Amino acid sequence: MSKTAMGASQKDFESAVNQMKLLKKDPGNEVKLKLYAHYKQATEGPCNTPKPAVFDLINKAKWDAWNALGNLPKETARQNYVDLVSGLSSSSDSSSQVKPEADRKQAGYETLVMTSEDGITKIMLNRPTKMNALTTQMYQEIMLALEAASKDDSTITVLTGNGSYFSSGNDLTNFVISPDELEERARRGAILLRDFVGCFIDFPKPLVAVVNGPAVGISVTILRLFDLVYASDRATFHTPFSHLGQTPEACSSYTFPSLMGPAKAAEMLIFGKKLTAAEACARGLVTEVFPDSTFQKEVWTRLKAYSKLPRNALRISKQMIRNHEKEKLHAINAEESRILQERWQSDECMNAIMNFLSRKAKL
Ligand SMILES: CCCCCCCCCCC/C=C/C(=O)SCCNC(=O)CCNC(=O)[C@H](O)C(C)(C)COP(=O)(O)OP(=O)(O)OC[C@H]1O[C@@H](n2cnc3c(N)ncnc32)[C@H](O)[C@@H]1OP(=O)(O)O
Repeated sequence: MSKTAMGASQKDFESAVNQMKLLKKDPGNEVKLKLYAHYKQATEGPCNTPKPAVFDLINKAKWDAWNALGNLPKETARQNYVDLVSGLSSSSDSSSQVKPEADRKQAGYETLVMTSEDGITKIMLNRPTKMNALTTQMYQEIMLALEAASKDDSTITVLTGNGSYFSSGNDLTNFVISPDELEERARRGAILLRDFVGCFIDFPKPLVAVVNGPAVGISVTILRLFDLVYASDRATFHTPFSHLGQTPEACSSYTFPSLMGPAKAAEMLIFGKKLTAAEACARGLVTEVFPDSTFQKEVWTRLKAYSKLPRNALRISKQMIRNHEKEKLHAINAEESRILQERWQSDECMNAIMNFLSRKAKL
């Protein structure tokens, strides 16, 4: 993990800024926008200027890039800037030496912010302007992040979202594919889904969801695989699978009925009833609800205290609670993924996605 508790110092940051001035090769517009956005975030914090007019293309692109960073902490932006510049410098230092993909990935995550501090590794979904909708890259990065967190020296791992949403679930543009690719993409999608959910089933340490805002689809169903779920009272819990011509995933076809009874589970998973945080808490899906105004403060104070408990005892107790049903969960996960593979190829599903993309329907 390149982002540590300490992060990059102000001196590292200034030196990266100077290094940029000496860079001989133009890194291209996309990288320049990323650098601009992280520089502004690191020095000024969240975007604080009015949105430029539509025809002011360059300034609008810069504004969009900065604004997309949402509430990313200054320290993280500083670290990301240093990582970006160091990636550029090393590639221009040794232009004949191409860094392997895996090496570059470790330099940082593009869709997540991962930090480790006070015995807590935090994985933050970081696409605030898209309500943290999960792209295929994001599923992959979350799996990598969970693997790293399972091996690091932290006690607790937290998943949360940047911005106003926890996550709006699967990014529906994952379905923007030509008809002749559909079968193969559905096959690969089912493997991705099965592996993704599998990482949560097997995660060995206490896993906490800090649900900072509304959650949709898989970001709701996955919650039953967490050990604690803390929610802001602004959060809602919505699983509109039938509206999308789809079916439940993340083992929810088994975990939800066993948690809240089949009648209440049906209301959510078949009929897409959206729950408030209080309702989700009453049904056992959420551990505790906090007022949004004090949510972050109260939750992190609590988690910091928990992270001081003996690490091995926490880990072993979690495994004792979870191991009974692990095998069953893997079998259910495989079956749900197989059924979804078929669903994704159905007209019902395709029509629902087209409706969303053409804005005929908002869920
Ligand atoms: C062959 C297929 C292979 C697939 C491989 C997949 C692998 C795993 C699949 C796991 C199965 C998971 C299932 C689910 O999670 S089902 C739930 C899916 N989610 C939704 O249906 C939510 C859709 N979004 C909405 O209804 C609204 O956006 C929302 C209510 C969340 C917010 O509304 P609001 O009006 O407040 O904001 P906007 O709609 O304007 O959103 C802002 C921008 O964000 C984009 N956005 C938000 N959510 C999504 C999303 N889920 N997918 C794609 N894009 C999303 C939205 O379009 C806006 O973008 P623009 O500003 O560019 O317009």
